Amino acid sequence: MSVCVTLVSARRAVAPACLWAGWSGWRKACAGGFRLVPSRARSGTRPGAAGKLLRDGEDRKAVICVEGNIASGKTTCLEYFSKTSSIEVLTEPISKWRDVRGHNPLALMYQDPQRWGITLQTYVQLTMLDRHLSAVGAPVRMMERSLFSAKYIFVENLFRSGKMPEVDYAVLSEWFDWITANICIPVDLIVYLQTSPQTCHERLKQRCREEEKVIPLEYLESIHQLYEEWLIRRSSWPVPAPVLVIPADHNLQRMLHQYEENRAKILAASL
Ligand SMILES: Nc1ncnc2c1ncn2[C@@H]1O[C@H](COP(=O)(O)OP(=O)(O)O)[C@@H](O)[C@H]1O
Ligand SMILES: O=c1ccn([C@H]2C[C@H](O)[C@@H](COP(=O)(O)O)O2)c(=O)[nH]1
Repeated sequence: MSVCVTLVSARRAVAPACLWAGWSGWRKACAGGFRLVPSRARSGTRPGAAGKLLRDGEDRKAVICVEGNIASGKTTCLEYFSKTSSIEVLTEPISKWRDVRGHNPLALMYQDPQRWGITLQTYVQLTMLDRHLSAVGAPVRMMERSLFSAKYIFVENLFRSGKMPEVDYAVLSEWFDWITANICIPVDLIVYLQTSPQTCHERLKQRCREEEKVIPLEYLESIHQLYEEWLIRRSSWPVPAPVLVIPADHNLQRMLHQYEENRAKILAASL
């Protein structure tokens, strides 16, 4: 059961008590899903986890985030590793971004980023947090992107390109800072599929997702620059885990070969 469901059902069951008991009551109500790591904890806990909310039992699971530009091949990579029994893959919740109670914030954002960028990115932040906190059965969790790239790449791109008002950026940043200060979001390895923006543009056209038909090459170039600044030059934002760079401009057969070659390095994240 995902933690989101746990929280909803816990709140439903004890809503009146929680309302009166405030934060500590809410924490107790959610004790089945979360545990609070004592701030004194030194061993057996992840670095930086002390004092933060941590999904029950998830601290022992390895977390690998597959990062890369739009249409760089992340889903294809996850599909390949989904056949490994020790790995459970979690794709981006894009179906939610295309349909939240009958609305399509992804399409709205591409139509009018100034107006709808905050709407999409607020929902991306929530759904990515849910992905990070959801329980998995396998010892290794392989995720498509992360809460971090949503903020450091996509929110940042909207803001830097002048398509997100400063107040929207400030509100999203406050949310992000609160989440990362209070909730443990462990990442053990980032697999960066490094492509040229041109390759992504070709693959994007081939995939032909309706909402993305308006994406010009320049947009992919901006996203590429932000990824390179973050994961290669390390000049923008903190990198939450070691980075394994896989050149990803090659054809599918060669990519699958590379994934196999890197299997041991990827699975080493769980040791
Ligand atoms: N190595 C590759 N060579 C050519 N096409 C690819 C390759 N990897 C993926 N594709 C195709 O490119 C498109 C985008 O791939 P996808 O895995 O969905 O990327 P992402 O999840 O990063 O957006 C899909 O149509 C997919 O079939
Ligand atoms: O924070 C985000 C994350 C993703 N998006 C957009 C970019 C693409 O149009 C889709 C994700 O597709 P991929 O093919 O998996 O890259 O969602 C965004 O706008 N903001």
